[in-house]
Amino acid sequence: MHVSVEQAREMLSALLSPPGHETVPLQGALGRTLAAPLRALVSHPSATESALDGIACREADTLGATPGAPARLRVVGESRAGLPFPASVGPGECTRIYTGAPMPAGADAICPVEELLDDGPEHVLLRRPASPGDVRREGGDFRAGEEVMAAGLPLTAPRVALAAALGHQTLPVRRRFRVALLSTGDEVVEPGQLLRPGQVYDSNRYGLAAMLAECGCEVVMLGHAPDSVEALEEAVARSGGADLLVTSGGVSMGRYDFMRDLLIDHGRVAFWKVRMRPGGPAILGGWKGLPVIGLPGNPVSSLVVFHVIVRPALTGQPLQALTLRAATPFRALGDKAAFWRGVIRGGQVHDYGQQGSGILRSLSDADALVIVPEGQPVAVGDDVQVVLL
Ligand SMILES: Nc1nc2c(c(=O)[nH]1)N[C@H]1C(S)=C(S)[C@@H](COP(=O)(O)OP(=O)(O)OC[C@H]3O[C@@H](n4cnc5c(N)ncnc54)[C@H](O)[C@@H]3O)O[C@H]1N2
Ligand code: MOO
Repeated sequence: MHVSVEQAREMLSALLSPPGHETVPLQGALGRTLAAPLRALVSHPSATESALDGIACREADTLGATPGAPARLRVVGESRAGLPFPASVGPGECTRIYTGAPMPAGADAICPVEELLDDGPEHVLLRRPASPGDVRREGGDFRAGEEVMAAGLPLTAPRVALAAALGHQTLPVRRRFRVALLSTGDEVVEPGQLLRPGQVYDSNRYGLAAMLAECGCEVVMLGHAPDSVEALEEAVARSGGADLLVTSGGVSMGRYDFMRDLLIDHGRVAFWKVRMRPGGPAILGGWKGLPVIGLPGNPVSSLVVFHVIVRPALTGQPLQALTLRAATPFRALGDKAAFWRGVIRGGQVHDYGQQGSGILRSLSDADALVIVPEGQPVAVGDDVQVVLL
């Protein structure tokens, strides 16, 4: 029943039904996942155009121009964005042109206004040759019909902009997962209420809700349930229609760890315990057809398991690890992977120090989780894999 982090992720993905598709307007697309490839409906730029404000001319007429011996050209008109020059530029001629305006026929180079010695109404003097490099070619960004965005891409702000530039008004996206969220434990109290000794504010539910929102999920807040199988059954029964139930607390070895009992005695279990720390006691299973992942109650543990197992399964995006140099040693555990909190300074990663699963501020202060594989301690100067928080 003790699975690796990778197995846990795969088993959770396998329990989730494929989300299906829907269409959303561009404005509602941020954070969603593209469900089908997107082709360009137009080319961008839609015509060969100028990258600068200046004059458009034939490069050959300006070769050898210097401040002492400027090139002199006759101005025959102008080309503006949306209002192209209707005729052709001949030898010794130029048009005024503005950024994004189509290149007139006959012209192949641009000289920016800053390089004009004289900018008269009928003639201009160029202190240097005009440059073909300041011309943006038609389709230089993308061409009509080209497949530009792949299915499965998370829609970041630049990608929403790109989809709009491709000409799409609405986008096919994966349906959001509907995730019910429940925290458990007699000692768990809503923030804002009086806290008696031994009680703790419910940080997990709010942290997990925020993480679910980051994953683009629709969150069904089930609130908090006390430690009894009956209370849990009653709360879980309210998660109707959810794709997944995420709980925190009650999954370890204690007498009052009823989430564990609910799944083991009344539901079914896919795994109980992952070879990782923090977060080892996590449990995955089902209750009356509803997939359930029970995260440990310890505040750091619940959020770390979410980050490395639940998030990749819900978003379909693999865990993005990068390689950094270790500035301090990181200890290994014999039989499980460790995800130690690290601070990144000067391109290197340092041990945060306090690695207890109850030290929630460590997770807030840290920049990354440093992955230390089972039995492979990290020495100063070693390359390590880190996952940004
Ligand atoms: N004998 C053993 N004891 C424990 C083991 C073990 O293997 N043998 N595993 C430890 C590990 S590792 C973890 S992680 C915890 C997980 O325990 P539970 O999931 O059963 O969590 P609880 O006992 O319910 O709570 C643990 C801790 O977290 C606090 N908590 C719970 N819910 C919240 C919440 N919503 N917001 C903030 N804090 C919360 C709770 O008060 C406890 O302090 O078990 C170890 N024990
Ligand atoms: O996983 Mo527990 O998370 O080590 O405290």
